[in-house]
Amino acid sequence: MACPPSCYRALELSAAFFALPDEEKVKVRRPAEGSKAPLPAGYGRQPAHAADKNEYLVIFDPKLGFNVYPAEPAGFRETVEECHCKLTELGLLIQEILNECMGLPPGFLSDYNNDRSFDHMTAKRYFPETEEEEKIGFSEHEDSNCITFIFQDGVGGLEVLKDGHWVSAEPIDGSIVVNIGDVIQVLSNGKLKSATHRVVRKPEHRHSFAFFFNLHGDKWVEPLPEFTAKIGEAPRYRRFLCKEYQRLRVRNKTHPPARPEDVVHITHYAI
Ligand SMILES: O=C(O)CCC(=O)C(=O)O
Ligand SMILES: [Fe+2]
Repeated sequence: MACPPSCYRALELSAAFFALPDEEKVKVRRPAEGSKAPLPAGYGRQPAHAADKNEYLVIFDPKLGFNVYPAEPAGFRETVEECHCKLTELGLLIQEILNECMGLPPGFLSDYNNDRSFDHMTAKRYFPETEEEEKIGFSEHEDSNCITFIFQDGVGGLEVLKDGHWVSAEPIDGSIVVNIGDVIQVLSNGKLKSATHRVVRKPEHRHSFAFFFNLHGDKWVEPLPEFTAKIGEAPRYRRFLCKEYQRLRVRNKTHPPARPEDVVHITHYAI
């Protein structure tokens, strides 16, 4: 998928932002409490004890008024807003294509997923690998949303699990990686798979953007009749409220469970 020029510019500008001193970066943060945003907007960094070694900037639909922007580098806000707008259009287009591929009634997904306030984009910078630590930049996971777009600089490190092996998603200039998320996996009763992916660290800093095309938190998610009753198959997941699952997924990061089997994945709802 071709990447809009504003997105490449946004990637370059995010690298300039992440290169600023920490005391400048920490000013760019708005807590979720007291705001209607589903997550804190702006700058964040994985805690020192976390396995993941990256820092990030969370950006919502500019129309919602949740965002905080750095004063530097110049042009950051305009570029990132345009990038968000282009990726929203792309999300709507891919959703239409998916609707057809899934054999759903015309317009089903666009009616069901008709609110853009839980979509968000993260700019990320991964720290270079070290001798002492594990090389993980972002541990293995599936995205909890509908569709994700990723674009990255030339450093590399994104990997996708295929037939039990990690395959590198090599950076291709001007391209976007498109991943299916857990919501589509559940709607399709497991017919479409949410991609298992991770980021390994490299000798240099790595920069990427991920755009999460997401359902509103108040939506219920369950296997659709086209993939169950209409074809005589039993549902493989019980229904859940989207924000409840997202809350559990955020908790995995903020309060990492001691035992790996207690980390919540979509299998939490498997029947
Ligand atoms: O940085 C990347 O390439 C991927 C990030 C990712 O998987 C995520 O934010 O969910
Ligand atoms: Fe991801």
